[in-house]
Amino acid sequence: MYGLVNKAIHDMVCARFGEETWNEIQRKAEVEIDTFISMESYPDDLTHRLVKAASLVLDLPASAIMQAFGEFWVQYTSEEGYGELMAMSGDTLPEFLQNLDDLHTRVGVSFPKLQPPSFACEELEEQTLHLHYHSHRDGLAPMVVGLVKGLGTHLNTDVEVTQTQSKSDGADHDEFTIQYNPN
Ligand SMILES: O=C(O)CCCCN(CCc1ccccc1OCc1ccc(-c2ccc(Oc3ccccc3)cc2)cc1)Cc1ccc(C(=O)O)cc1
Repeated sequence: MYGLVNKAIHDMVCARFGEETWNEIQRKAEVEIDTFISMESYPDDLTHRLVKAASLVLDLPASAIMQAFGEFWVQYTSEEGYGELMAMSGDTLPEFLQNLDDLHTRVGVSFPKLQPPSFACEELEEQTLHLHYHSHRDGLAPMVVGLVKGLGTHLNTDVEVTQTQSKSDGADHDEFTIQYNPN
Protein backbone atom coordinates (compact mmCIF):
# COMPACT_ATOMS: atom_id res chain seq x y z
CA MET A 1 0.00 0.00 0.00
CA TYR A 2 1.19 3.51 -0.60
CA GLY A 3 2.38 5.39 2.46
CA LEU A 4 -0.63 7.70 2.19
CA VAL A 5 -2.71 4.89 3.73
CA ASN A 6 -0.34 4.40 6.71
CA LYS A 7 -0.01 8.18 7.13
CA ALA A 8 -3.83 8.41 7.23
CA ILE A 9 -3.95 5.72 9.96
CA HIS A 10 -1.31 7.68 11.92
CA ASP A 11 -3.24 10.94 11.52
CA MET A 12 -6.57 9.33 12.52
CA VAL A 13 -5.09 7.72 15.67
CA CYS A 14 -3.25 10.92 16.70
CA ALA A 15 -6.31 13.11 16.11
CA ARG A 16 -8.63 10.82 18.10
CA PHE A 17 -6.39 9.24 20.75
CA GLY A 18 -3.16 11.31 20.87
CA GLU A 19 0.50 10.83 19.96
CA GLU A 20 1.28 8.65 23.01
CA THR A 21 -1.36 6.09 21.96
CA TRP A 22 0.10 6.12 18.44
CA ASN A 23 3.59 5.43 19.84
CA GLU A 24 2.18 2.48 21.79
CA ILE A 25 0.53 1.11 18.63
CA GLN A 26 3.71 1.64 16.59
CA ARG A 27 5.77 -0.24 19.21
CA LYS A 28 3.27 -3.12 19.44
CA ALA A 29 3.16 -3.36 15.62
CA GLU A 30 7.01 -3.40 15.65
CA VAL A 31 6.99 -0.58 13.10
CA GLU A 32 10.13 1.54 13.47
CA ILE A 33 9.08 4.08 10.82
CA ASP A 34 8.36 7.46 12.42
CA THR A 35 7.09 9.28 9.33
CA PHE A 36 5.45 7.51 6.42
CA ILE A 37 6.30 8.87 2.96
CA SER A 38 2.94 9.16 1.16
CA MET A 39 4.39 8.34 -2.25
CA GLU A 40 6.43 5.41 -1.07
CA SER A 41 5.00 1.89 -1.32
CA TYR A 42 5.10 -0.21 1.89
CA PRO A 43 4.33 -3.92 2.38
CA ASP A 44 0.62 -4.56 3.04
CA ASP A 45 1.73 -6.56 6.10
CA LEU A 46 2.85 -3.32 7.77
CA THR A 47 -0.68 -1.89 7.45
CA HIS A 48 -2.19 -5.12 8.78
CA ARG A 49 0.21 -5.01 11.79
CA LEU A 50 -0.82 -1.40 12.52
CA VAL A 51 -4.54 -2.34 12.44
CA LYS A 52 -3.96 -5.41 14.66
CA ALA A 53 -1.87 -3.38 17.16
CA ALA A 54 -4.48 -0.58 17.18
CA SER A 55 -7.17 -3.19 17.89
CA LEU A 56 -5.19 -4.47 20.93
CA VAL A 57 -4.18 -1.03 22.27
CA LEU A 58 -7.63 0.54 21.78
CA ASP A 59 -9.40 -2.67 22.85
CA LEU A 60 -11.62 -2.52 19.76
CA PRO A 61 -12.30 -5.25 17.16
CA ALA A 62 -10.06 -4.91 14.06
CA SER A 63 -13.27 -4.71 11.97
CA ALA A 64 -14.32 -1.59 13.92
CA ILE A 65 -10.89 -0.03 13.36
CA MET A 66 -11.06 -0.76 9.60
CA GLN A 67 -14.62 0.56 9.32
CA ALA A 68 -13.68 3.78 11.14
CA PHE A 69 -10.61 4.11 8.91
CA GLY A 70 -12.67 3.65 5.74
CA GLU A 71 -14.97 6.45 6.87
CA PHE A 72 -11.97 8.67 7.78
CA TRP A 73 -10.18 7.94 4.45
CA VAL A 74 -12.87 9.62 2.30
CA GLN A 75 -12.72 12.92 4.20
CA TYR A 76 -8.92 12.67 4.67
CA THR A 77 -8.14 12.21 0.96
CA SER A 78 -10.58 15.01 0.04
CA GLU A 79 -8.58 17.31 2.33
CA GLU A 80 -5.11 15.91 1.49
CA GLY A 81 -5.03 16.91 -2.19
CA TYR A 82 -7.49 14.48 -3.79
CA GLY A 83 -10.56 16.71 -3.46
CA GLU A 84 -10.76 17.39 -7.20
CA LEU A 85 -10.28 13.73 -8.02
CA MET A 86 -13.13 12.88 -5.64
CA ALA A 87 -15.32 15.73 -6.96
CA MET A 88 -14.97 14.51 -10.58
CA SER A 89 -15.86 10.95 -9.53
CA GLY A 90 -19.52 11.68 -9.01
CA ASP A 91 -22.16 13.71 -7.21
CA THR A 92 -24.35 10.76 -6.25
CA LEU A 93 -23.51 7.48 -4.51
CA PRO A 94 -24.28 5.23 -7.53
CA GLU A 95 -22.27 7.54 -9.81
CA PHE A 96 -19.26 7.63 -7.48
CA LEU A 97 -19.22 3.86 -6.94
CA GLN A 98 -19.53 3.28 -10.70
CA ASN A 99 -16.54 5.62 -11.27
CA LEU A 100 -14.30 4.18 -8.53
CA ASP A 101 -12.28 1.99 -10.91
CA ASP A 102 -11.72 5.03 -13.18
CA LEU A 103 -10.60 7.02 -10.12
CA HIS A 104 -8.02 4.34 -9.33
CA THR A 105 -6.90 4.21 -12.96
CA ARG A 106 -6.28 7.96 -12.86
CA VAL A 107 -4.21 7.66 -9.66
CA GLY A 108 -2.40 4.61 -11.04
CA VAL A 109 -1.22 6.57 -14.09
CA SER A 110 0.94 8.77 -11.82
CA PHE A 111 1.67 6.13 -9.19
CA PRO A 112 2.24 2.79 -10.94
CA LYS A 113 2.79 0.82 -7.72
CA LEU A 114 -0.91 1.33 -6.92
CA GLN A 115 -2.64 -2.04 -6.60
CA PRO A 116 -6.26 -0.95 -6.42
CA PRO A 117 -9.32 -3.16 -5.78
CA SER A 118 -12.12 -3.31 -8.34
CA PHE A 119 -15.69 -2.26 -7.61
CA ALA A 120 -18.82 -3.00 -9.67
CA CYS A 121 -22.17 -1.54 -8.72
CA GLU A 122 -25.74 -2.07 -10.00
CA GLU A 123 -29.02 -0.41 -9.00
CA LEU A 124 -31.34 -3.27 -7.99
CA GLU A 125 -34.37 -1.09 -7.30
CA GLU A 126 -35.11 2.47 -6.28
CA GLN A 127 -32.31 3.66 -3.95
CA THR A 128 -30.89 0.16 -3.50
CA LEU A 129 -27.44 -0.73 -4.84
CA HIS A 130 -25.57 -4.00 -5.07
CA LEU A 131 -21.79 -3.50 -4.74
CA HIS A 132 -19.24 -6.12 -5.80
CA TYR A 133 -15.76 -5.64 -4.31
CA HIS A 134 -12.83 -7.60 -5.79
CA SER A 135 -9.39 -7.28 -4.24
CA HIS A 136 -6.14 -9.25 -4.09
CA ARG A 137 -6.04 -8.14 -0.43
CA ASP A 138 -7.95 -10.16 2.15
CA GLY A 139 -9.87 -9.02 5.21
CA LEU A 140 -10.57 -5.40 4.18
CA ALA A 141 -14.36 -5.78 3.72
CA PRO A 142 -15.05 -3.83 6.96
CA MET A 143 -12.99 -0.97 5.49
CA VAL A 144 -15.29 -0.96 2.44
CA VAL A 145 -18.33 -0.65 4.75
CA GLY A 146 -16.62 2.42 6.25
CA LEU A 147 -15.69 3.79 2.81
CA VAL A 148 -19.34 3.62 1.69
CA LYS A 149 -20.46 5.31 4.94
CA GLY A 150 -17.76 7.95 4.39
CA LEU A 151 -19.04 8.48 0.85
CA GLY A 152 -22.55 8.91 2.27
CA THR A 153 -21.28 11.72 4.50
CA HIS A 154 -19.21 13.18 1.64
CA LEU A 155 -22.23 13.13 -0.69
CA ASN A 156 -24.79 14.21 1.95
CA THR A 157 -26.65 10.89 1.55
CA ASP A 158 -27.97 8.55 4.25
CA VAL A 159 -26.63 5.03 3.69
CA GLU A 160 -27.28 1.58 5.20
CA VAL A 161 -24.62 -0.99 4.23
CA THR A 162 -25.07 -4.76 4.66
CA GLN A 163 -22.50 -7.33 3.57
CA THR A 164 -24.35 -10.09 1.70
CA GLN A 165 -21.44 -12.27 0.55
CA SER A 166 -18.03 -12.76 2.10
CA LYS A 167 -14.67 -14.02 0.81
CA SER A 168 -13.97 -15.21 4.36
CA ASP A 169 -16.98 -17.56 3.97
CA GLY A 170 -15.44 -19.03 0.82
CA ALA A 171 -17.05 -16.78 -1.83
CA ASP A 172 -14.75 -15.51 -4.60
CA HIS A 173 -15.45 -11.85 -3.69
CA ASP A 174 -17.33 -9.68 -1.16
CA GLU A 175 -20.76 -8.24 -1.96
CA PHE A 176 -22.80 -5.55 -0.20
CA THR A 177 -26.36 -4.22 -0.40
CA ILE A 178 -26.59 -0.46 0.06
CA GLN A 179 -29.80 1.41 0.84
CA TYR A 180 -29.25 5.10 0.15
CA ASN A 181 -31.33 8.23 0.50
CA PRO A 182 -29.97 11.61 -0.69
CA ASN A 183 -30.66 14.33 1.92
O1 LIG B 1 -7.05 -2.68 -1.62
C1 LIG B 1 -8.19 -2.89 -1.13
O2 LIG B 1 -8.84 -3.92 -1.32
C2 LIG B 1 -8.83 -1.82 -0.28
C3 LIG B 1 -8.12 -0.51 -0.49
C4 LIG B 1 -9.05 0.57 -0.05
C5 LIG B 1 -8.31 1.85 -0.18
N1 LIG B 1 -8.75 2.46 -1.46
C6 LIG B 1 -10.02 3.22 -1.16
C7 LIG B 1 -10.76 3.48 -2.48
C8 LIG B 1 -11.88 4.42 -2.23
C9 LIG B 1 -13.16 3.95 -1.96
C10 LIG B 1 -14.20 4.86 -1.74
C11 LIG B 1 -13.95 6.24 -1.80
C12 LIG B 1 -12.67 6.73 -2.06
C13 LIG B 1 -11.65 5.81 -2.28
O3 LIG B 1 -10.36 6.20 -2.50
C14 LIG B 1 -10.14 7.45 -3.16
C15 LIG B 1 -8.67 7.48 -3.33
C16 LIG B 1 -8.00 6.33 -3.80
C17 LIG B 1 -6.63 6.33 -3.88
C18 LIG B 1 -5.92 7.46 -3.50
C19 LIG B 1 -4.47 7.43 -3.53
C20 LIG B 1 -3.75 8.52 -3.97
C21 LIG B 1 -2.36 8.47 -3.97
C22 LIG B 1 -1.71 7.34 -3.52
O4 LIG B 1 -0.32 7.25 -3.46
C23 LIG B 1 0.41 8.41 -3.41
C24 LIG B 1 0.18 9.36 -2.41
C25 LIG B 1 0.92 10.54 -2.41
C26 LIG B 1 1.89 10.75 -3.39
C27 LIG B 1 2.10 9.79 -4.37
C28 LIG B 1 1.36 8.61 -4.38
C29 LIG B 1 -2.44 6.25 -3.07
C30 LIG B 1 -3.82 6.29 -3.08
C31 LIG B 1 -6.58 8.61 -3.05
C32 LIG B 1 -7.95 8.60 -2.94
C33 LIG B 1 -7.74 3.37 -2.00
C34 LIG B 1 -6.43 2.70 -2.21
C35 LIG B 1 -5.32 3.13 -1.49
C36 LIG B 1 -4.07 2.57 -1.72
C37 LIG B 1 -3.92 1.56 -2.67
C38 LIG B 1 -2.57 0.98 -2.92
O5 LIG B 1 -1.59 1.53 -2.39
O6 LIG B 1 -2.48 -0.01 -3.69
C39 LIG B 1 -5.03 1.10 -3.37
C40 LIG B 1 -6.30 1.68 -3.15
